[in-house]
Amino acid sequence: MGKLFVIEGVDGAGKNTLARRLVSAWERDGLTVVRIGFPRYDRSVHADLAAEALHGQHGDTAGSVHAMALLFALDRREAREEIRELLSHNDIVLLDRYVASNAAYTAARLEQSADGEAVEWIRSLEFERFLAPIPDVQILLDVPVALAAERASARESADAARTRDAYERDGSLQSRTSAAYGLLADSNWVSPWRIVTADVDPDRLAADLFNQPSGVRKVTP
Ligand SMILES: Nc1ncnc2c1ncn2[C@@H]1O[C@H](COP(=O)(O)OP(=O)(O)OP(=O)(O)O)[C@@H](O)[C@H]1O
Ligand SMILES: Cc1cn([C@H]2C[C@H](O)[C@@H](COP(=O)(O)O)O2)c(=O)[nH]c1=O
Repeated sequence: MGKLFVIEGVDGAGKNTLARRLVSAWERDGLTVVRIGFPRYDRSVHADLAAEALHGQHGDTAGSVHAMALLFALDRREAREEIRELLSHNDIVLLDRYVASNAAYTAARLEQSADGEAVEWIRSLEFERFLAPIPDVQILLDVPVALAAERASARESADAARTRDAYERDGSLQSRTSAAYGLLADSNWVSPWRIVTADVDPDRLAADLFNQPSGVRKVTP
């Protein structure tokens, strides 16, 4: 059975970049790795609807915190069997965003703490009801919110297809999301977390993660 790793962090933190570097390091060591990014744009109607809503379509959908969280959760529900199948045939499955994204952004939008009702709602919806596979390790890429925002802005200027969505344009939401992530990581929410900073060495992180023994996975708060 392969290991399930997740990278989390605010918009523009560098998750995608770190994910690519980790995959290269593991592949160099001869491991089989599959990477999936959530939301699964162009593969899941729920992911596409969520993106469209965050760019102003579908009436007041984006205004509903719970409707948005349900769209993201349904995308993952559709993917759960694929993830299990991939874990049975590969050494590592690496996810760029997963359930904790929903927990952190939902809590932040509702201005709740990470031990509040919203995070518990997401945990029970996604892990207990939708049976999303539980990660072996969740990695928080903890970069200053201002740096992440700068990167998201620069990316928008360089690539017309990457216009910032409603969450990315909301600096206060990004700050609250960063705080929520910090609390989720500190409490090892659902499974063990590892916090890394922008200057992390991807080769070393890749080796540490693969060699870390699988812990006991908990689904209770
Ligand atoms: N370590 C780094 N040093 C310099 N620039 C970086 C670094 N990591 C990422 N970037 C740049 O920052 C921008 C955002 O990075 P990336 O797309 O990896 O972030 P992300 O966390 O996946 O973003 P999002 O969640 O918004 O999709 C990109 O233009 C990327 O090239
Ligand atoms: C998976 C997921 C994402 N979000 C948020 C995080 C981002 O601001 C947007 C879109 O994601 P992207 O990485 O910028 O493409 O949606 C969320 O709130 N809940 C989730 O489960």
